[in-house]
Amino acid sequence: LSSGNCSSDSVARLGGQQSRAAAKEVGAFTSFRGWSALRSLEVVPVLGPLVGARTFASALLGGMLCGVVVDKFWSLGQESCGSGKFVERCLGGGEGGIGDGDHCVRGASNRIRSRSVSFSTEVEVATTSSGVRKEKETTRGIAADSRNISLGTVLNSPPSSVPSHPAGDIGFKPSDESDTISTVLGSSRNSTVLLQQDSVLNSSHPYKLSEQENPLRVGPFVECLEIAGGRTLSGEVKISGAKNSGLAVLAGALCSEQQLCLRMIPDLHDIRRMFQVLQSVGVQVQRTPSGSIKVDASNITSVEPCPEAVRKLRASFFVIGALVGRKGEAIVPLPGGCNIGARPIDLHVRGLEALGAQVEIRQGKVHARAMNGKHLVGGHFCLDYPSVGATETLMMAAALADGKSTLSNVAQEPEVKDLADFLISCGAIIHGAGTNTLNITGRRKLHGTDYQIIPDRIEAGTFLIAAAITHSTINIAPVVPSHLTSVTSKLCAIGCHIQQTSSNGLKINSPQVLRSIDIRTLPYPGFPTDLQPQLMSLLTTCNGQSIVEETVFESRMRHVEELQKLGANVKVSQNIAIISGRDQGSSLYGAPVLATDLRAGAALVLAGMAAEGTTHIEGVSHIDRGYEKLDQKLRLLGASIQRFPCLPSELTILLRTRAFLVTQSTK
Ligand SMILES: CC(=O)N[C@H]1[C@@H](OP(=O)(O)OP(=O)(O)OC[C@H]2O[C@@H](n3ccc(=O)[nH]c3=O)[C@H](O)[C@@H]2O)O[C@H](CO)[C@@H](O)[C@@H]1O
Ligand SMILES: C=C(OP(=O)(O)O)C(=O)O
Repeated sequence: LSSGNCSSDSVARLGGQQSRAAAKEVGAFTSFRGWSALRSLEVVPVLGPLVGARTFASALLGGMLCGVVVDKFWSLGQESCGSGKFVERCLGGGEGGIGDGDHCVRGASNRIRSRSVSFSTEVEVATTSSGVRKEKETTRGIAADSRNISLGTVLNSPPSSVPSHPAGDIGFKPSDESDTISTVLGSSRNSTVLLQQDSVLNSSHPYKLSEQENPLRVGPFVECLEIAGGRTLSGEVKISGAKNSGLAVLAGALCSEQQLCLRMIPDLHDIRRMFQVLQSVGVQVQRTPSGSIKVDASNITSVEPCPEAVRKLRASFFVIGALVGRKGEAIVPLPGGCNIGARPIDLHVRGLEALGAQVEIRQGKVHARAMNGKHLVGGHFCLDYPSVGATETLMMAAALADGKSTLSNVAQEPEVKDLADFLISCGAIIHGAGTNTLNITGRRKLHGTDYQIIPDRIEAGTFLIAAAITHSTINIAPVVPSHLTSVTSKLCAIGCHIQQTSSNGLKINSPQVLRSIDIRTLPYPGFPTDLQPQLMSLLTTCNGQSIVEETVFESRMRHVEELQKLGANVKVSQNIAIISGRDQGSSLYGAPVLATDLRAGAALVLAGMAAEGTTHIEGVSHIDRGYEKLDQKLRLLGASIQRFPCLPSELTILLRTRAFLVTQSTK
């Protein structure tokens, strides 16, 4: 209601036949677009594709008006359960669950604390020669004080507050105190009968839920994106600070003993997790109202960051270099990150050893200790591969080591240079940043700084591709145009027109017909692997056959299977994909798909915008790891993209299967 994410129309649809039919078709998805709004009242209502959306609306409205706080609640019942029984059971069960048909609902929330729920459904029935046809169905929630409030009214004036939850596991015993009264309200000249069905539930006996009554506990809801394809984009989009710079610089913050102010750090899941990593070793991190980040790592209290936080993202591992450099010791769990390959850490380990560390890997943790127990010492190390992460880890370690270090065959990515520039602004002595060799003279202490990171070239590239795939004209800023050369040159080869509008702005214009190209991902300045999935989505819409070769990560083709679900004609052999374009029978149409990792998710968003019809994307948390408000930014450009809560995929599959079985048995 207050999030503004949801129109009255979409909530109203929750109560209509439309959503019921749609729900039957696609399982859990379609009817629950109103949830984001309802969530703001802490009412996450009932899911029951087969119970009938009318019932949900009733339960919701009644619940809301009576101050019910329903959480984690869904059901799979049958129409025969009837609205009265349904609501009754909604209010009577345990926390979350799936019904078994007869007992259509096995649970409401522990938090439910309503005493009385009433709802009313008006049905207009048209009597025709071929029988009786339902014309219109209207549901109203009726508050305990008998206020009769329609869906529309509720939208415009939501209850001012929802009472706080009672302590403990209080529920309400299912009872047979519900009653349904049907009244014929009248009939009009064209034989339309208005039928009012009033159901009242009075459950007034709180009781403690037992485990038996609460048999199925399912995880929390996740978020989905719903994209209606075919819109063109226009306007300007603001590019956020680079995720991979932000993460590296936050790790680098551990090198400094004084106050730091970091600017343009994007607000992302990964960044927040990195805050947790730092906080777990005693660093104070705070986002100020202006958006800058204040970091104080003067007092490091532990050399072992929180394993749960570290395991969620790749960059968290990079703190090992700064920690061992600063404290002489670090114990860091093996990292997480996108599931795009084995992603070993051997180069980090060997590099640290070259700088005088003793490294052991035990029980999933990397234990690094300076040989003399206190400080690393300068050394020489040549990376077998220009790994971004290993370069960053070793740069931080060398910046604090005693003496001089030379790191060769290092990564030259702009984010690596950004980390070097940040460390230099803290007093580090680093030469060669942005080239393949770094010469670093270590210092025992680094001072504070005020530093702004670079704009995200991967986000910028994603928006350029978004414009290309929707045949649109947009402006993007701020960017560093030279960081995007490999991307813009490919987009121009495809047929787009790209113009530099200012020192930090680009304009892209994409014609209706685009042509195929071949790409190979490479370390910078080659084409970035982090844009490969997005570019592949675009290539499915170009004329001709394209070849994409992924050389950086060995398993970064998982998006292909999902693109195929959208109709893309892509064949994969190991790390090579052959994409047949539009003139070769590839045409995108909406379907439910799953984002398997961050950039795969972005690729599906782009494909969804070009597809005919509606695309539902699950796995949105991956996208949120690395894109700041992607859906919001695209919406501002004119895309039709909505976010709403849905069931986790396992449960959705269960529901769909169940829905299918029930449909079959009804037939
Ligand atoms: C947080 C962050 O900055 N992530 C980026 C970083 O990841 P990350 O730093 O993990 O990527 P790397 O450059 O290290 O990985 C590149 C290749 O090197 C291999 N490798 C890496 C380290 C090692 O010790 N041994 C080894 O064999 C990897 O398995 C991979 O095949 O660079 C990647 C390549 O541009 C990007 O896709 C990621 O978005
Ligand atoms: C692979 C990526 O991130 P990470 O290294 O954090 O998994 C990415 O940003 O595409």
